[in-house]
Amino acid sequence: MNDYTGHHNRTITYDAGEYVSHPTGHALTISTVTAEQILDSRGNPTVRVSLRLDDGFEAVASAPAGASTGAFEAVELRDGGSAYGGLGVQGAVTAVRTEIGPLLTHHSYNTISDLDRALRDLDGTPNLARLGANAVVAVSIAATRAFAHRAELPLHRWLSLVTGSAERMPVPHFNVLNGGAHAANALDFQEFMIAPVQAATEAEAVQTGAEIYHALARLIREKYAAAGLGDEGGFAPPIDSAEEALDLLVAAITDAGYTPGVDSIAIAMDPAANGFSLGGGRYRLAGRELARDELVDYYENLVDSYPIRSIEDGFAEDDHEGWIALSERLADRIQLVGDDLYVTDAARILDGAHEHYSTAALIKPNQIGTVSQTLDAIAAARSNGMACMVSHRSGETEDTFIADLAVGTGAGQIKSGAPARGERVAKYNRLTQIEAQNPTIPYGLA
Ligand SMILES: C=C(OP(=O)(O)O)C(=O)O
Ligand SMILES: [Mg+2]
Repeated sequence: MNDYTGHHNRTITYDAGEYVSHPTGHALTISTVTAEQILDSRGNPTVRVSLRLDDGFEAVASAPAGASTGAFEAVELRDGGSAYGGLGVQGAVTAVRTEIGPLLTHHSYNTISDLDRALRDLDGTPNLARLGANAVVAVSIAATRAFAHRAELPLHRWLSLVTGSAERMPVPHFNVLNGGAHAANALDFQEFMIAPVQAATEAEAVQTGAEIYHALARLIREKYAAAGLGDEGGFAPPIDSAEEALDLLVAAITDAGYTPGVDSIAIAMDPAANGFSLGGGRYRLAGRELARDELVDYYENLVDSYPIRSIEDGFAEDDHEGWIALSERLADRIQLVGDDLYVTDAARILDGAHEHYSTAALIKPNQIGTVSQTLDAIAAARSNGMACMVSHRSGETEDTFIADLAVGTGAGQIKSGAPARGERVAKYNRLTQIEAQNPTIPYGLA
């Protein structure tokens, strides 16, 4: 049982897991911890960690990085003190080598919760600011891989076992049009995604996503002289309205021979409203200032006109009134997902469930900093009837942990960017590999 004091200062109790993989435990003995600075998909430095076990197994993981980060996220350690901007992570690497390494090699751990608690205690701050959430999340993910190895299970199966979840192949949400903080165009909304909810298998969903992506490429080439790419591999044509983006998606879905629809090829959006919030419940979209109710009306209009199944961060992280107004209007029609609102924090998700902010939570391990707290966030959402969508960050590496996380926890939904670019397709390719090796795991929304 864990106690959380939410930001309304109400203490909520709920069952958080200890995530034990075996009745007698699979104690983890780590003999060597190494770390180095590598580059992420934006060409920014990030942390890669390697844990060598006493049997010679090497568990490796690397940290992703957000661009449109929430104010309540665990914070990265960046040399020079900047949270983002291409600065080095030698401080975080040094923290792994000189502090986390000695801690992990001098103790053995029975559960990932034990190990994660030790990491948090060593850090000593509420948001992992001292050692860096980038250092800590890489260690925690590598340690999870090590526990799965010790239990002689594939990572997704181990995650399913320790969380008591039925495995599921998640519906991929391919972010094919980029705006906001992820692109140089004038589009206010950050992400426009296509989701093949009707596919029979993950492999079919991935192929469908790729076909629509190529159809969209052809359309954009015909229509615009030039179109860049956004950080997540989606196109960034010179458009400035959500309607233009949605029209392009519907045309691409149709051109590829599919049917746009919430039960076939659905659309999902992440407006990432922090990016166009003026504060105080006011927003600026395409040069026009909108009050809360006008923004709710605008979203409702889009939902009336396009096959949208999900809207993430429709309001800013601190605009609880906006979230409640949006939920009152649309929660029974579409999924409303909290990302910056919850930052993968079980306590915030519980607040959201009580206050009816949203119907789903986005799940990003590096927002909270450890795997066991990520699993707690999923448990908090689920035990309150909220859905979960597992997510990458806009800055990624070839690490595929989130694919196993989505399958093992049975989340039913994942977003990992466009079906193109190595760091994005690494996750989709891991999903199709898991499916090929485990053809009985069902595909689809949870
Ligand atoms: C993936 C996202 O972007 P970032 O990683 O930049 O926060 C998001 O906002 O959902
Ligand atoms: Mg988001």
